[in-house]
Parts: sequence; structure tokens; C-alpha cells
Amino acid sequence: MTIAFEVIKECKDTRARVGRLYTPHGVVDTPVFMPVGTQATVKAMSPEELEEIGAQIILSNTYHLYLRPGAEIIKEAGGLHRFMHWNHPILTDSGGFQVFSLADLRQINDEGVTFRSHIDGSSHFLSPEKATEIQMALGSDIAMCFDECPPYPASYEQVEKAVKRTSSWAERCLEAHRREDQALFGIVQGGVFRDLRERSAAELTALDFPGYAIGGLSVGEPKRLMYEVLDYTVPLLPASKPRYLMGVGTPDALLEGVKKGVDMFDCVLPTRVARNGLALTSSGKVVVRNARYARDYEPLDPECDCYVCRNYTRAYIRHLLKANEILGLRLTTYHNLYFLIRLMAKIRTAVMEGYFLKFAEEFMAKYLEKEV
Ligand SMILES: NCc1cc(CSc2ccccc2)c2nc(N)[nH]c(=O)c2c1
Repeated sequence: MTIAFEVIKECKDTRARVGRLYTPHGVVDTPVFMPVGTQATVKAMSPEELEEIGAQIILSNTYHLYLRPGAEIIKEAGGLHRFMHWNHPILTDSGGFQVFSLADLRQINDEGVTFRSHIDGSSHFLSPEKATEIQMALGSDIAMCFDECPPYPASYEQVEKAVKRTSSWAERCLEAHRREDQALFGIVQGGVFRDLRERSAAELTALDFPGYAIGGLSVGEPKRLMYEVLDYTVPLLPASKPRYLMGVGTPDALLEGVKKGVDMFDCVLPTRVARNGLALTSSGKVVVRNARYARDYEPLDPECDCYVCRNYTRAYIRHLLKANEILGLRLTTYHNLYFLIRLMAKIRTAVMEGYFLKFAEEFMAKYLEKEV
């Protein structure tokens, strides 16, 4: 069995649950936040720092690694774990989403997608079979099906077409998948249309994947609409299998997603906003680049016990960011990842000890969406 999942504890008053995901490269406690390492690195972090922060599993990207350095090089290097010196679980996305969001798409049809590389403009073709072969070559523990994620807003017909393709492509991925030590997850599409979500979930669960992702959300729709779709989509997925909500990871969305029964999350937010000098803290977002922190000798988050908050001040980190010093980006990224990974650990404890709903309410009362 390439992957196994067990539910350890269910929450009484919500769909939240604590689980354990067994993969060839180790065990993952869920709910889990997965740092994104698109080009075989979580930007500005070394694998040792990721371990120190408590990262259990990281994400990487078929689209990017296929274009550069190429799947062959990574395969020759012994696979993605060896290549990037990360000896814990890795999940790779299938590349479809990145083609739509990054490349200048030349054509999409039932066969696959033809696109021009965002790096050098060269022409390429990705199909369910090719995306599956690339992920087998990379050797990730969890590979994702090649899907079509429609934009938001999109017409019912557009979303219906994407559901049909996503289901047909899922069968082709399953057919092409040949690695016993790698799990292939299905991805449910359907936009914000309930009947299409139901159809997509029915067609994918009929294929009996070891895990399921909910795609096509956090693509620009209002958060309350995303939550509404989650409310009726999560129950359509088998309770005994892991549920992964793709591309979602602000603190409020993590809490809401856990409450609705989601086990796995990823988001570029913590690393991306760090590059803009924004720190996630228990009282909300701190834009540490702002002049107001020039003489602030407090840590990024006075309630955080991470290496950065124990040793550096806002004033120093602001100075580094203003001076475009690499250490500024590293320290802000380290803290942001620690903050989200620590939040997930607190959530797991709260579910285990039966106070998750109270924890969620108290956290949200303090974590103001606005900048502090
Ligand atoms: N914005 C949400 C989102 C994000 C990702 C990317 S998640 C990711 C990013 C980098 C590395 C690994 C996974 C998606 N990927 C796929 N395949 N389908 C989606 O509908 C989708 C929706």
C-alpha cells in the first residue's frame, strides 16, 4: 500500500478531525499545512530549517520542474528527494493549473494542453499521460491528477466542460500511473455549481483514489462562496481518505477549512508575503517594512517562540528588508512558515482535547484580518 490514512479523533461539534497519513517517506499528522517549494526549494529556506520549523511534507511542481531543470535530470539525480536533499514526504501538483496561470496557453483540447514556456517561449505539450510520467520520474510520494481548473467567474458550460475533461483525464492518469510507491490523488472540480461538484465527486470517487483534492477554489471567488462550496463538497468525499484543499492557506481559511473537514492545505502566502515584508502574527498582519517599526525593538510576534522571534527585532528585520538584504527575506519567511505550521499543531491539539471550536473562535477574535 503506497499510502494509508487513519482518522485518529473526530470533533464532536464540527467536521474537524485529526488523522495520520502514512507515506513511503514518513508519517504526516493532519490537519497539515504544506509549504510550497515550486522549483524544488521552499524559497529562502534550507531543508534543515524546514525540519527545524516543523514542516512535515512539502509541495513541488511538475510544470516548473519539467521546464527547468527537466524531469530527466532529476530522475538521473535519484529523484526529487535526493536532488533537493529532503528526506520527508513530497506532493507534486500535476502542472495543469500552472499552465493556465503561468504559460501563455496556445491550445487546450481533450488530448491535453499546448503552451509556450514562461521561461523561454518554447512550445510544449502536456497531457494526462505526460504529467503522470513526469511525476513518476520525480518520485514524489503523492502525485496529482492532471485536471482543468476553470477561472472565476466562469459560465456553467465552461465549468461543465472542465468537469468532463477532469474526469476523463483522471481515468487516463490512473491508466498511465505505474509507481507502486507513489499515491495518485484525484482532484474534484465543478466551480461554484453544486450539481457539477456532485457530478465531479461522483465520477472521481468511482475511480477509488487513495486521496482527493478539492480544486477550483481560491481562484478569486468571495471567501463565503468558497466556504459554501466546501460545506456541500467535503461530505461527498470518503471520510476514510485524506481531503486536500488546493491553494488555501490564510489563517482564517485554514481554521474554516479544518472545521469543514479538510485535512491538507497549501499556500504560497507565507513565503510570497514575506518577500513584501509582511509577517503573520497572532494579532494579525504586520507590514514590518513600514516606518512605524523603525524603532520597534519587539519581535515580529511577541507571542511567538520561533528562532526569529527569540533573536531579532522588528527594527532590525525592517532595516534588512529596506536594504534588500537577503537575510530579511529569510527571517520573515522562516517566521511566517513557523506561524502557520505552529497554528496547525495547535489545531491538532485542540481537536484531540475537544476544544477546537473554542480555540478557533478565540484565535479569530485576536487575529484581525486588517494590518496591525
Ligand atoms: N488556487 C487554487 C488552486 C491551486 C492549485 C495549485 S496547488 C499546488 C501549488 C504548487 C505546488 C503543489 C500544489 C491547483 N492545482 C490544481 N492541479 N488544480 C486546481 O484546481 C488548483 C487550484
